Amino acid sequence: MTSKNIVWHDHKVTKQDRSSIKKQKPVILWFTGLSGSGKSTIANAVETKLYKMGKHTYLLDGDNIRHGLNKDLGFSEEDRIENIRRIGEVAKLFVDSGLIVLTAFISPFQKDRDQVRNLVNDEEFIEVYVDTPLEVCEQRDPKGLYKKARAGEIPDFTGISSPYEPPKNPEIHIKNDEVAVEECVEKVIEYLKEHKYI
Ligand SMILES: Nc1ncnc2c1ncn2[C@@H]1O[C@H](COP(=O)(O)OS(=O)(=O)O)[C@@H](OP(=O)(O)O)[C@H]1O
Ligand SMILES: Nc1ncnc2c1ncn2[C@@H]1O[C@H](COP(=O)(O)OP(=O)(O)O)[C@@H](O)[C@H]1O
Repeated sequence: MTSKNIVWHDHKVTKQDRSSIKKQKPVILWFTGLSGSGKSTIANAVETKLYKMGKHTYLLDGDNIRHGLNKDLGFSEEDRIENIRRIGEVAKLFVDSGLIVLTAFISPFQKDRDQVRNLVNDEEFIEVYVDTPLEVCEQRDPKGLYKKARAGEIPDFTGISSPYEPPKNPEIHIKNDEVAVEECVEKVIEYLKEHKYI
C-alpha cells in the first residue's frame, strides 16, 4: 500500500557532492547467475581491486542480506520478488551516497532486474551476467545444495525446480566456467574504466 501525507525532502548535500568528494561515479554492479555460478567470488575480487585503487564501495551479498534485512523471506516466487525489490531500494540509497555498489543475488527474473534498473539513472545500473552452465554449478556445489535439491530436500531450487531467466542484454557477460577469476575481474574493471566510472 502506498503511504499518504508524506513529502520528499531534498537535502543540502547532493549525490553529486558526495560522489565528487570520492572522485568516482556511483553505480550498481548487479551480478546475476545461478547458485554456484561465481557471483560472490567475482564481486568480492572486484571490490578488493576497487578498494586497492582507493575507491569507495559496498558489497551486498545474498546469504548475508537474508540473515538480516530479508530474514523474513524464503524462496517462493513472491518472496524472491520482494527480496530483489528491497535490495534494489537499498542499492539505490547507496548510489545516492556516492558509492560503487556491488550486488550478488541470483535475481532469477528479468522483470525484477529491470525494475531495479529503472529505479536509478540509465548509467547507474550495470547488469553483469555470470554465465556458468548448470552442470558446472552442480559439479562445484560448494554448499551441497544441488545434491539436496536433487534429493527433493530443498523445494523451489533455482535451475532445478525454480526458473532462471538469463539476462537479455547484459552490459557485461562473463563466461565463468571458461576463464580464471582474475580475467573476469579485469573485464569488469576495464568496463568501469572505459565508461569513466573510475
Ligand atoms: N531454493 C533455493 N534456491 C536458490 N538458492 C537457495 C535456495 N535455498 C537456499 N538458497 C541459498 O540462497 C542463496 C540465494 O539467495 P538470493 O537472495 O540470491 O536468491 S534470489 O535472488 O532471491 O533468487 C544461494 O546462494 P548462492 O549460492 O550464493 O547464490 C543459496 O545458497
Ligand atoms: N572462474 C572460476 N573457475 C573455477 N571455479 C570458480 C570460478 N569462479 C568461482 N568458482 C568457484 O565456484 C564456487 C561457487 O562460487 P560462488 O562465488 O560462491 O558462487 P555464487 O555466489 O554465484 O553462488 C566456489 O567454490 C568458487 O571458488
